[in-house]
Amino acid sequence: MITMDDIVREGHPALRTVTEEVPLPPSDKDKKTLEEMVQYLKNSQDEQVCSRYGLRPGVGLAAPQINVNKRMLAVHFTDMKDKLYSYGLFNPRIVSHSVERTYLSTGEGCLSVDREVPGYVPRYRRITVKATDLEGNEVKLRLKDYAAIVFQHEIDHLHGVMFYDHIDQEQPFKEPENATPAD
Ligand SMILES: OCN(O)CCCc1ccccc1
Ligand code: NI
Repeated sequence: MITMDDIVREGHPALRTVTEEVPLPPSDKDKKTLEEMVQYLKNSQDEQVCSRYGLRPGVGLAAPQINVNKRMLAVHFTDMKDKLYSYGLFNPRIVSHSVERTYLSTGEGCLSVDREVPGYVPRYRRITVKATDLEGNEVKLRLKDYAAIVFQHEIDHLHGVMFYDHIDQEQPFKEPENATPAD
């Protein structure tokens, strides 16, 4: 099982690496890794398991965070409308996005960042993501607000981008242009 010992932290080169596409159909090894990434998120959101293994709760996890140089991400969360998003995805890509932007008024955090980094993280408000899921199906997801934010945070990791790269250094809490808070 994945624990915090497997999650690399800031300064590790994996977090600044542009990951490799996963050859499809995925190997059993890649499928197992991706399933373990989804399982980490579920474990981290289960109070008993979380405290027993000292996990940090997370709603998403990208392969570079466990030092795997592959274009794979996992998400497990419910949005503000109680819609469950639980996916292990291979080769996710944003195929279209709104001009309008959004952000979390609380800012963002990261399992690979052991410190608070305050500030608004501007994200596209709506995105369409195409990917291949764990069953090998091509999926097309139309995402908005919080769900769009989580997916953008994870897809950024696949391109070596950290959430604080988007924060305005001069005015971290300046209202981003053309943006509506997601929360
Ligand atoms: O990459 C996953 N991550 O480090 C866990 C936290 C993910 C996350 C946190 C705040 C807003 C969007 C996504
Ligand atoms: Ni992160």
